[in-house]
Amino acid sequence: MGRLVVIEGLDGAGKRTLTDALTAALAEVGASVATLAFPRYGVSVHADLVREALHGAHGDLGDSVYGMGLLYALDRRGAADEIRALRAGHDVLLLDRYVASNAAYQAARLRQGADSEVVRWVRDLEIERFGLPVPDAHLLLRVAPEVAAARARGRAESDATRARDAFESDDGLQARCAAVYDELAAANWLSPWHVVDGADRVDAAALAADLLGTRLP
Ligand SMILES: Nc1ncnc2c1ncn2[C@@H]1O[C@H](COP(=O)(O)OP(=O)(O)OP(=O)(O)O)[C@@H](O)[C@H]1O
Ligand SMILES: Cc1cn([C@H]2C[C@H](O)[C@@H](COP(=O)(O)O)O2)c(=O)[nH]c1=O
Repeated sequence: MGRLVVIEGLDGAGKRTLTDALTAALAEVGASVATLAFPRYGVSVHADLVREALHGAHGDLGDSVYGMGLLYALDRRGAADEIRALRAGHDVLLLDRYVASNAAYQAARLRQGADSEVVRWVRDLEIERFGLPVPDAHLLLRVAPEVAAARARGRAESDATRARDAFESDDGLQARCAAVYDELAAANWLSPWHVVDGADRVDAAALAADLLGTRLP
């Protein structure tokens, strides 16, 4: 069974960019790699409802922290068999966001920390009740919230399909979310966390070597 590795971080941190670079670097050294990104827009009705709510549709759905948290969780529940199959068939399965995104964002929305009722709710729902696979490791792509926001703004300006949503344009939420991510990483929530400095270009080849070797948990 391959390693299940999750990349987490703020909106605009560069998770997709790192996922692509790490996939190429792992393939370069002969590892078989599969990737999935959550939410699974265009694949899962729950993910599409999330996107629509983040852009103002569905009345007050977007205001409901637990309602939104449940939709993200149901998207992942629908992917559980695929995650297990991809993990079984590859050396590494890279996930761009996973259960920890739900913990970080919903806690930040409620102005709570990593040791909070909503974080326990996410774990109970997704891991205990839905039976989602527990990751082997998390990579927290850590960038200052202002840097992530500038990257997200730049992307929105150059790509009309990536207009910023309600979470991305809420600077206070992003700052609180960064703090919760730091706490989740410090607590090694669900599995070991490794903090990657995303301020500059990440050395994906070195990270791939770490992942395949013994230096990362
Ligand atoms: N290390 C970097 N330095 C400068 N710009 C970067 C870096 N990594 C990514 N970017 C740019 O920042 C923007 C956001 O990157 P990306 O889409 O990878 O972020 P993301 O974390 O996946 O975002 P989201 O969670 O909102 O989907 C893109 O325009 C990308 O080209
Ligand atoms: C998977 C997941 C995501 N979120 C948040 C994080 C982002 O602000 C939005 C959309 O994600 P994207 O990467 O920008 O497409 O949703 C969340 O709160 N809970 C989750 O489980």
